[in-house]
Amino acid sequence: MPLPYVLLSAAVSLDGFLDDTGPERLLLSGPADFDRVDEVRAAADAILIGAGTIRADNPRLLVNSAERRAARIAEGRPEYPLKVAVSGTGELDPAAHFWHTGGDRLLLTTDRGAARARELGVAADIVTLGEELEWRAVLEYLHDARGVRRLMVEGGGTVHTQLLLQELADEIQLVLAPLFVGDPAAPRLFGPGAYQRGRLRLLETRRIEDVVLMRYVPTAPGTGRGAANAADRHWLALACELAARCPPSRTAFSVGAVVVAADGTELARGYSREGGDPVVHAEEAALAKTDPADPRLATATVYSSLEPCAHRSSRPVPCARLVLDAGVRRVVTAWREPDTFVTAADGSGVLAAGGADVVVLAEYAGRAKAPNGHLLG
Ligand SMILES: NC(=O)C1=CN([C@@H]2O[C@H](COP(=O)(O)OP(=O)(O)OC[C@H]3O[C@@H](n4cnc5c(N)ncnc54)[C@H](OP(=O)(O)O)[C@@H]3O)[C@@H](O)[C@H]2O)C=CC1
Ligand SMILES: Nc1c(N[C@@H]2O[C@H](COP(=O)(O)O)[C@@H](O)[C@H]2O)[nH]c(=O)[nH]c1=O
Repeated sequence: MPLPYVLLSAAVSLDGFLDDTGPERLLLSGPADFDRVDEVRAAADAILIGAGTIRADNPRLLVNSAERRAARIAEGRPEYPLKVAVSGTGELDPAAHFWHTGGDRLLLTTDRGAARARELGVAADIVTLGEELEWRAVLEYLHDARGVRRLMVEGGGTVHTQLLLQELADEIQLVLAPLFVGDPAAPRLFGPGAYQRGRLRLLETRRIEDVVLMRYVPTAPGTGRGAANAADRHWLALACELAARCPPSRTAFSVGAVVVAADGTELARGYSREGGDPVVHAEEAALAKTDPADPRLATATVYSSLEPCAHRSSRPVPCARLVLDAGVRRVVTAWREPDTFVTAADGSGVLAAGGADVVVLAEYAGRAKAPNGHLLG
């Protein structure tokens, strides 16, 4: 199921707090950083916050720049991004600014919360997602029913923690502010939990007056059987980019592949016909760069823009078998092999029979096919 690109945005003190316990919102960002936040909002289809932030901050969550709003309109988008609040209880102040400013407002809640919010007269489109609020259901609803492709999440800590723990965050934009809160009762950005193993990847640092913006992306492959996480989407997109680098051929597919350890370390990458070998396949090229004795292969994931091959004439061992022989037991791919060169090739079937988990993210099929258009008729 395609999901929106989920960007978590927050500012923290040097001792890791999102706010203090006083009645006013703590300003961690400075003017220039708030303007950057405004720009990030303007680029989003929707901005989401938890009910706790509405209660604590009474935010408006607007795009404040008239130029940015005008640019949105000129692009055929609504003047303001959709504002989304999540609440289980529906215990919300109907007079809060959130419900009376900006463009469309949506409350995503439970059956019980919807009844309570309606009783209170909350001025929003109130949508229940059942007895419990599941984050994957929230994101699927926003993508499918509301057309949200880019979602900015502006807290608070409870919401950020859940999205990160459930591996649904594609990016963290974190601002570190040079002040201390020092009050253990103040809210923290991330609470305790079983986070992804390994290190996140740093995309960018930027000095903005006296604060520093850090942009991180999760890298650790998913672990749930048949399910993908945000890092899986990132790595598969990279495999599709590698496919576009293949020397063109009229007699073979262009495919990219990446081998990634469970902690998010890239072990190897490859693409079809790499290095002047006219018949080498992407998975074969990537696996050849790994050490067969590397214990990380047993828990690694292979990302391949096209499913690993099940039959080949150019080499004795097909790629699905090479993957299994390497000890890898998880493959994420964008596209099942069509009958162009081999009828009913079923690399996924070979992998599954060998005990591997195969995840097909069909939303990347367009990118995987793009360098192969001339072969598809
Ligand atoms: N510095 C910064 O960048 C930011 C700071 N903040 C600060 O964060 C603090 C608020 O954070 P926090 O208290 O963690 O609140 P949150 O904004 O994360 O909201 C938590 C609430 O959201 C609802 N919710 C979240 N997940 C679920 C779920 N899975 N199912 C049902 N309901 C859910 C619940 O609402 P309900 O209780 O109605 O059921 C829950 O109490 C404030 O002090 C604010 O100033 C906030 C944003 C950014
Ligand atoms: N305090 C704080 C943030 N707080 C976020 O900004 C929201 C309020 O936005 P607005 O309605 O435009 O005033 C607030 O509810 C919370 O989500 N964000 C930041 O980038 N830096 C900060 O220092």
